[in-house]
Amino acid sequence: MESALTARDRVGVQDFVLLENFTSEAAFIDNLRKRFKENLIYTYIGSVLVSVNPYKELEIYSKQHMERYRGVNFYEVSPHIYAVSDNSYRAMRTERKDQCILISGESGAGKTEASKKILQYYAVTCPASDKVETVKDRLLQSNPVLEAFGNAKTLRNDNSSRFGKYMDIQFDFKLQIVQHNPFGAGNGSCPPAPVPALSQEHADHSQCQLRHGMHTILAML
Ligand SMILES: Nc1ncnc2c1ncn2[C@@H]1O[C@H](COP(=O)(O)OP(=O)(O)OP(=O)(O)O)[C@@H](O)[C@H]1O
Repeated sequence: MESALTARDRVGVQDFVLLENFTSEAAFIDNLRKRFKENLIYTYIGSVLVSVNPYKELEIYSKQHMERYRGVNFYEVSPHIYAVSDNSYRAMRTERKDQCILISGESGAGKTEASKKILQYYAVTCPASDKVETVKDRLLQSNPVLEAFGNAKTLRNDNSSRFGKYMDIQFDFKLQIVQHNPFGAGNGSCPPAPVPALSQEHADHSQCQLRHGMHTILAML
């Protein structure tokens, strides 16, 4: 069942529930550290994914990696944000129920990057018609706009989100993406957190990103 796992994937334990000394914080950190040294930034606690920010580009987000996780059981492959994404998609399909992925962590932990990886995974792996391709493009291109106006450079993170983020992806009966609401706007379930009046830090950040953002706005029109 675990044939897709290589020896490297097995550094430490890939699920903290398998940790012998599971009540020890030191053992928990030690396992994270061992795996991190091998660039294994993901570890499970059951169905929860623990992620450590590598602060460098890792070769683990290619289309080939996405294919590796598509339709595959959670524990057959090494822990990954794609496994969580795929599992939610399949749960939606089989249980016919809305699914929710909650991402939490301190500033700079990698929440925004993780949410982008999830969107990219759905954009690449979900079935699509021409119309759906347009929605997928919008799904990926809305981020720079949001970040230009809602992010700012802080001591902890050069690209820190200064607002709560709620993303709502809707699928049709063919399980194709039909709509993406970055703030959950329109369904009334989670109104966007108010963004404070534009401060100098926001203004500087917005100017830096505006050129890219304008390009995106134009592409979305
Ligand atoms: N998986 C990853 N691979 C490579 N770099 C990453 C990854 N996740 C995060 N980073 C790096 O860490 C930086 C901070 O991550 P991110 O903006 O996602 O944090 P955050 O948790 O959303 O922070 P905040 O709460 O301040 O908005 C990113 O700009 C990127 O450089």
